[in-house]
Amino acid sequence: MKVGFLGPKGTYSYEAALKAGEGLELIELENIDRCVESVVKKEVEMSVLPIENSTNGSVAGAFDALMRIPVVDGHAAVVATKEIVVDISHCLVGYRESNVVYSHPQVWGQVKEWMKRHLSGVETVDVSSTSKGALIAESQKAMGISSEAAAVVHGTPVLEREINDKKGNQTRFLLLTCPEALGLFTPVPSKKTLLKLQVEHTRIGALSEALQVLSEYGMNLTFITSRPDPEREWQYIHFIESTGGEIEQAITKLREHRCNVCVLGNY
Ligand SMILES: O=C(O)C(=O)C[C@]1(C(=O)O)C=C[C@@H](O)C=C1
Repeated sequence: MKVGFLGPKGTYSYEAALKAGEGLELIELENIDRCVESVVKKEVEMSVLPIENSTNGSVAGAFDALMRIPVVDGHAAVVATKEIVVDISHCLVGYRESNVVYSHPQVWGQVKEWMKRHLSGVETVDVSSTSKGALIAESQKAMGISSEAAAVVHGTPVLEREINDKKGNQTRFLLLTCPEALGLFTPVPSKKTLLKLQVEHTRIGALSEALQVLSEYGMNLTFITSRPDPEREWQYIHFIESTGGEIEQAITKLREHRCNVCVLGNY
C-alpha cells in the first residue's frame, strides 16, 4: 500500500509515515497540498498530514488543503482514519558562517526564543519542509533547521541539538485515506471525530447554536480552528474535533439548523 508524505526523506512527516503501519511503500510528495490531492486523485492509498504542533498551534496550510477535499451528498471523498503523534526535536544544521537559515514556516514559532538568543540578525527563509531546509543548507553552505535524521540523509553537519523552546514539543498528524480503501484497514475503535462546518454568519448566534447542538448530543470539543472561506469573503470554515457523543444525530440536527457540515474523519 502506498503512503504519501511531505518529502524529502528525513522530514517529521516521514517519521509519521513510518508509524502508519507495517510493509508500506512510502511516497515522497513535494508540498502539503499534494498530501491531500494525491489521495483524492488515488495516486496513493493514504498520506500523512501535519495538523497541529503543541507549541505553535494549527498548521494553516493543512486545513486549507483539507478544505479542498470534494464533498458529495454530504460525504467527504477523503477522510482521516488515524492520529499519529511525533516528538519534534529540532537541530540547527549546516554552516555557521552563513547568515541565512532555511526551514518550514511552522518551525519558526517553535524556536523563536532560541533564535533570538543565538541567531539574531540572520535571514530566515521558508521552504517546503525541514528536510528540504537541510538539503538547501548543504548545497548552499547555509544553515537549516531540521531533525537530526534529515541532516544525516543530506550529509549536513549538525551544529546544535534540541533547539526548540519547549521540551516535549510534538506535532499531530492525520492519516488520510479514501473511504473505499477503509476496508483495507483493521478497524480500531475511534475516539475523535473531525467535522468541517460552515454556518450562516449573517445570523446572530449561528456558531454558538451549532456548538450548542454538539454539546446537546454529548460531543466534547477537543480542538477548533477556523480558516477563511475561499468562496465567501469574511466568512469562515470551522474545523471541529470532538470526542464521544451521538455524531449522526448531531449532524442531522446541524443540517436542520442550515449548517453545512460533513465528517472529515474518525480516529
Ligand atoms: O517539514 C517537516 O518536517 C514536516 O513534516 C512538516 C511540519 C509541519 O508542517 O508542521 C511537521 C512538523 C514540524 O512541526 C515542522 C514541520
